Parts: sequence; C-alpha cells; structure tokens
Amino acid sequence: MKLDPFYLIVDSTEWIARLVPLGVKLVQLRIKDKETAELRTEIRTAKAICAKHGCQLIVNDYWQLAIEQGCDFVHLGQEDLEAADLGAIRAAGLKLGLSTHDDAELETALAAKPDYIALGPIYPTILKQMKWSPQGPERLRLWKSRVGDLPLVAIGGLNVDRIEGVFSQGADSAAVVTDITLNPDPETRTRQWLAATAPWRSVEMPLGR
Ligand SMILES: Cc1ncc(COP(=O)(O)OP(=O)(O)O)c(N)n1
Ligand SMILES: Cc1nc(C(=O)O)sc1CCOP(=O)(O)O
Ligand SMILES: [Mg+2]
Repeated sequence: MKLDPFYLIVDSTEWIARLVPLGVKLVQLRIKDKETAELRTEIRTAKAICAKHGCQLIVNDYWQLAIEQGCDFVHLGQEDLEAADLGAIRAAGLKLGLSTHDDAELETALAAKPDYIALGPIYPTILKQMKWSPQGPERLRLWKSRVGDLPLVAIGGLNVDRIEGVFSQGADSAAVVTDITLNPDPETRTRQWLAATAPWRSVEMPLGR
C-alpha cells in the first residue's frame, strides 16, 4: 500500500471542506472532546467530502464510529490500541495506522500488523504536550529499516522547509497540523505543501529518494 506523501490532519469537517478540494489526497479527522452524535455527523460529512474529491479519509481514535459509518482507515495510538478490538477492525475491512514513539511501541505496533507506522514527534510540536523528546529526522532511517515495506509517516513540528529532510531520511509521508491550520493563509500553505511533496507523489520513485 502507498500513502500520499502529504498527510493533512485537521479537527473538523470545516477544514476538510476548505482544504481537500485544493487537491489533498490523504486527510485525518482528529477530533477531541466532542459527543458521539456530533462525532458521527462529522465523520459522515468528512467521508462524503473525501469521496467526492478522491481523498483517503483516516479517522483518528474512533474506530467503532469508523466501522459504523463505513470508513476504511483508522489511526490509533498505543493507548487506543490497548482498548481497541483489532479483530472487529479487521473484520470490517479497515486499514490501520499506528503511532510509535520508542522501540517498545514499535514492537507492539508491528505485532498488530498495521498498514502504516507513524514516528513522532520528529520536531517539537505545539499541538499537544508530549512526554517524548523530539526524535530528530535521523531516527526515521532507523525506523524505516525496521518497518521494511510498511509506509512510514513522519509527524510532529513539520513545516514546508522540513519536508525534504524527512523524506531524505526514509519517510513515505509527512503529517502536519499547525503549519497549515495556524497559518495566516491555510489555503496557500496547503498548496505549498502539495507542491513541495510532489516529487514524492510519482508512482515509481527513483532509488535512494
Ligand atoms: C499520523 C499520526 N501519527 C500520530 C498520531 C498520534 O496518535 P495518538 O498517539 O493516539 O494521539 P492523538 O492524535 O489521538 O492525540 C496521529 N493522530 N496521527
Ligand atoms: C497529533 C500528534 N501526534 C504526534 C506524535 O508524535 O505521535 S505529534 C502530533 C502533533 C502534530 O501536529 P503539528 O504538525 O502541529 O506538530
Ligand atoms: Mg489517539
């Protein structure tokens, strides 16, 4: 499986409606602190927008709602994974992305046979408090050697200027929140991300890229 090299993460369908039509092909809906009914509506709406624009939607955390709404991809962290029913996720045909932050988490994640592995935080992030120090882009190379053919997602503190650095270390996709959502002009920033990740979007990548 291949992931688009530009992995946008947003916290509402408003953002999805605003940015996905610009050409985004991979988006995560990451909502915290909303009631189930509202989450259900958000997921349903996000799914419809993404389907219209040929964008892969990944639902963060809420795997039961993702199943209920007929989604096809979820992202779980390690604590989410502990509480999740992997059998139900697989039986529903969902693909699964997993977070990792250290060796033990990578081992746990690989045992769950995910469809991609994320490593973070690559750089300091202002989105949320994290107990891990920034990994640095070099750590992606070690992770890539361990995940083999599984797509590797870099996350945490990424911006347009840091894209080349994560792909040169072996990342297959670069995930981003605040460089876009806190930008004074999120549409222009999204277009910059699309352009900057274009070299990694081609079907066949030259060796060593
Ligand atoms: C692509 C990607 N990588 C990591 C995360 C973080 O997941 P998690 O550790 O479960 O933390 P929350 O995002 O749920 O706060 C992610 N969402 N996406
Ligand atoms: C949600 C999330 N998870 C991370 C991890 O390391 O698992 S870092 C992160 C925040 C990403 O936001 P930004 O691009 O604004 O730094
Ligand atoms: Mg989570």
